[in-house]
Amino acid sequence: MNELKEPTDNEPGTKGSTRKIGPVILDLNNISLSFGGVKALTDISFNVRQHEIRAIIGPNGAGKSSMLNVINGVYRPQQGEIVLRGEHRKNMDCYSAAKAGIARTFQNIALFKGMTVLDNIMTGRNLKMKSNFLMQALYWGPARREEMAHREKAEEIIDFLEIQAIRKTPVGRLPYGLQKRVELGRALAAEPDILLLDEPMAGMNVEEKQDMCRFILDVNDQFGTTIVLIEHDMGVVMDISDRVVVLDYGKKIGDGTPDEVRGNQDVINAYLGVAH
Ligand SMILES: Nc1ncnc2c1ncn2[C@@H]1O[C@H](COP(=O)(O)OP(=O)(O)OP(=O)(O)O)[C@@H](O)[C@H]1O
Repeated sequence: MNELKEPTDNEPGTKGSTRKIGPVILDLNNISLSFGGVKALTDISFNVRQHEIRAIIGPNGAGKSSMLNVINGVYRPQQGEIVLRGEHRKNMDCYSAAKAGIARTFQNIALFKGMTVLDNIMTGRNLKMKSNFLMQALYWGPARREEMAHREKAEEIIDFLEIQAIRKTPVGRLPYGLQKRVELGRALAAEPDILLLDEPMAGMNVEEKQDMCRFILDVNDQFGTTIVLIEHDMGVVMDISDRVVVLDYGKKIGDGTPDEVRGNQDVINAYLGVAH
């Protein structure tokens, strides 16, 4: 795991790795977002490079989830711009974000609890489905072939995440750690280029965290997926991230490699407490 993460002189996170961190694909410029009198984000700028694992950290209420919501179009910032693969926008909308290959998991699991693991993962294929409702209802030629192709993809993801044994189990019956893994599976079903993970390890025990870390690294390594992740477990963040941006009260107080952030006095004062 560590072999993958040591930075080179000029590229974050590529030394000794087969991974190649690419150019900037997502640029957040001077983003400000308020809810009434509450300033959730103030003049935040940072970028995300292709294939990197980029963490967003900070205390509760720092604005981390709001930032992900700006990236995938749930929230519209009052100021700033989002540059995705060179295309400038004042804000995103959810449909454009999904079409542009951005997928997301949530802090609180957002799965259909009564549906099986397989069916939940299939819902992640929705945007890729071409056949219309009538064709699907009649299960007519192309719709049938299409469903089989989507099903195959869902099964691939199930194999990848090692959840074959529970593929027919209703999600609500699964322990929390496995539900989080299914949620990752549903996001992967969209075959995203950029995956936004909101506290993927929250509430997990040590073993579940290790598994989730391995899957995140494998997704990044094998599929080349760029990952933007919010996480409170500093051991995990420092271990798997190429670069880390630190928010506090909606402002950016640090940005750099894990080592740079660990040594940043503002970050230590506001969040880390002691130098790790
Ligand atoms: N929809 C909303 N309406 C009003 N205020 C909001 C909304 N979303 C976020 N906020 C406020 O914006 C600020 C930042 O919240 P946000 O959830 O982004 O922080 P966070 O860093 O993700 O926190 P946590 O680690 O606790 O999840 C908080 O003061 C929060 O109350």
